[in-house]
Amino acid sequence: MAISFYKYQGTGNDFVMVDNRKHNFPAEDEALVKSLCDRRTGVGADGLILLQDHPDYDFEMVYYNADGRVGSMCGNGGRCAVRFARQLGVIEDVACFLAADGEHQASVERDLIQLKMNDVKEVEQVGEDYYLNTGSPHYVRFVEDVQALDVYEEGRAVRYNDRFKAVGTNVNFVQRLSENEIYVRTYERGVEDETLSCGTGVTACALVASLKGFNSPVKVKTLGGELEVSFERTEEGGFKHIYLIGPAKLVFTGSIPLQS
Ligand SMILES: N[C@H](CCC[C@H](N)C(=O)O)C(=O)O
Repeated sequence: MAISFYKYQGTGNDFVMVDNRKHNFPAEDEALVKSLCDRRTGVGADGLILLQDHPDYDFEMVYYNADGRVGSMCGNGGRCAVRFARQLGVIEDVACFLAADGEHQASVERDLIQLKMNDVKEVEQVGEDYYLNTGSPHYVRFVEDVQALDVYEEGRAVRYNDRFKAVGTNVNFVQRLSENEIYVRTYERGVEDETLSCGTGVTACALVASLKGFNSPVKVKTLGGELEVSFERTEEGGFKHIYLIGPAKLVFTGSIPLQS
């Protein structure tokens, strides 16, 4: 037996996408998901996404980290899932879909996908750093020179500290580039390495930038390309009407032989 897959990427965060509307993908097989994401012995990806039918939504996105475990929300993956749904003919230019953190609306405009993220109620300050959940948990630290940083080492120091070692966290390092632009590098939980970009991380960093005086929209550079985040602040210290805007592209398609 074989399963068709599609490889997508959004600002360099890459995903194996599978049309699982017929429920023929053995998603409970953690080792299979992990091996497909392996960059030497598999397709190679930061995560795997199943697109499934849902009675109340255009589709459901089920996200797995590269380690094979079912994950939380993925912002770059969400944009890729919208592009994939459009290619499959599941949607046209707008979508309302379900992900791990609930409902998301999205629209497609040429190369760009605008993805609505869930409201953020609070941002915790941790010393000079910040911790918030934008669908996935994100630790945010502003630094002077993000290019010079060893993101792997510094990221792991936070990821495996006493607070986070059991549940994990993504760790973002941010440099201010100008009054409306930041540069973000992210150590991703579940990949356990730096990725080229992380959508929920970029969103988290833009919201923290707002606390530091930035206005919406915030432009964000990553190793894998550029994104934009727009938002409104709430009177209670949170954020609403949060949109992550950026590209999502099909890279190639293929077929996976499955041992029966
Ligand atoms: N790459 C994703 C984040 C995946 C979240 C995952 N790494 C975790 O929190 O376990 C993004 O674009 O938002």
